[in-house]
Amino acid sequence: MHSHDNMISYNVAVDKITAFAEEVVSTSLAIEELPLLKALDRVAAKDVRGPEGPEGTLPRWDNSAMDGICVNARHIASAQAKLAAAAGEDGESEVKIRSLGRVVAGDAPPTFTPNMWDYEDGDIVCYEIMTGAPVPKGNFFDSVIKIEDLGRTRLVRQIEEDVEPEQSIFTLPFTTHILQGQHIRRAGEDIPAGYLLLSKGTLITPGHIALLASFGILRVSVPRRPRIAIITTGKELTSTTSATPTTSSLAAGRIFDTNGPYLFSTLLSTHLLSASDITLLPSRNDSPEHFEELVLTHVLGSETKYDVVISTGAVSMGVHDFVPAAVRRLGFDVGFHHLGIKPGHPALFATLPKGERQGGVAFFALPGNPGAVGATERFLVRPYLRTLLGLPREGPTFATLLQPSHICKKVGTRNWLKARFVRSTSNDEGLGVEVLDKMQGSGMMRGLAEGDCYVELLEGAESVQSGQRVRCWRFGGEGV
Ligand SMILES: Nc1nc2c(c(=O)[nH]1)N[C@H]1C(S)=C(S)[C@@H](COP(=O)(O)OP(=O)(O)OC[C@H]3O[C@@H](n4cnc5c(N)ncnc54)[C@H](O)[C@@H]3O)O[C@H]1N2
Ligand code: MOO
Repeated sequence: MHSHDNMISYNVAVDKITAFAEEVVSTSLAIEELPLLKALDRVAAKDVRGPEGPEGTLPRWDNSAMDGICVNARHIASAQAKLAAAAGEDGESEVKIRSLGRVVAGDAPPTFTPNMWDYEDGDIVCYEIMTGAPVPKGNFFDSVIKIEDLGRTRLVRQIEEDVEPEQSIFTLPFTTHILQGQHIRRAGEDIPAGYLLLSKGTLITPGHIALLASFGILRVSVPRRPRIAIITTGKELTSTTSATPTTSSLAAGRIFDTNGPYLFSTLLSTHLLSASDITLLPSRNDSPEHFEELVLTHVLGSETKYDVVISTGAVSMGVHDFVPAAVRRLGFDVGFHHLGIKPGHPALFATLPKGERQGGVAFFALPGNPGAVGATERFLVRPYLRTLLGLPREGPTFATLLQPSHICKKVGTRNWLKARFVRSTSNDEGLGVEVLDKMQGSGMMRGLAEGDCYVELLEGAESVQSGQRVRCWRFGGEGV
């Protein structure tokens, strides 16, 4: 009887995987500089801070949040108080405010200081100001009144042939209270100087791109994306990548290759790679020689620097399960083969040490069952890719198990069950999860299409009941 006495736990396996990725990062994974518009979904290779000093604040300068006029709130208040005291005597109920000019977004701020005019005459002045326009310098104007709260008289004075810039007198009811500082966006209120705009190991989002653009930071350093070669094995397979065969064209005993298309697209769905980083190698027949030749020519001997090889099938105990021996013959060191997980326990991880041919290559030989491919890509390959890119380790999402009422498992293995999140208002968590009944077989695929996450049952658990909080992992990963 065969046994897997040397079977390791999932945590030990992931430690081996991430340790190798960290070694590759420190020795050979290149950093590239990209234009900002190409940086979406890439990972920051370095911390990026805004400039020190006023250049590094957002907004750069005090500016108006509204279309209106900027005024000195204290002067307005005292003019309103005088009117209030005299109310009813001459029917005057509005403060008159004389415009000194207009400032719109894009203008340099004019300078205005109190000694430039004579307040003693009761002359209240303002600048017309549009949204985003800088507040005039001189610390005099401190508040903005929206245009819809004002009355207005336009004065156009004819001086000889020329028409002077339009002048306006605005009126404000004495009852309208002006709060000092209202409708002014202060310099630095959004982002202070020297702020950490993007930290190393962050997946770059549209929000980060906007922040960097706001400081004119137009290039970003990111790790080069890993390149991946996929090889599916099995003489039963009919390729699904070239022609468009129909089911009736399958010879007896043959099936279509689903692992290749699944792996290709699931890797793409993480947003960590682009299609050009992933190659589905053409597998013509099912011999160890052909398999070795494929890896030798297309991966190790190729101009393209592949960082990861993923194979499926031929890794278990069957008569055709040649992958473990072939991987060793190719010069890889086997880190583990068989681990305490379900599905996917026959999985193998091997590495080509740096210095050997291309060096730093990781080999994931995944089992052939489509369900096992799903789980092992998600829980073995994915942590490797994330570490290579400098992303932090993911954490589970917790949800309340809604169905089934009871799940039993073997103690000592970690299980992943295909499941579906259910947004429910009936539990405090707000997020429920249903394990997909009758879709758990490792040879089954329907759960990969109808589910969106795995429910994870840890080694020590013997059973779980509905109503318990369980660990869940989205198929696509964090934020996807
Ligand atoms: N005696 C034992 N038998 C098996 C064991 C074991 O421990 N002892 N483990 C079982 C488990 S668990 C799995 S998983 C599979 C893994 O086997 P292999 O990795 O050797 O995979 P294959 O035998 O090549 O294929 C398994 C299954 O998957 C289908 N398949 C393979 N490739 C594809 C593909 N590209 N697209 C679609 N379907 C594919 C294949 O036809 C088989 O049905 O071994 C168990 N057996
Ligand atoms: O481990 Mo296999 O992958 O359960 O079917």
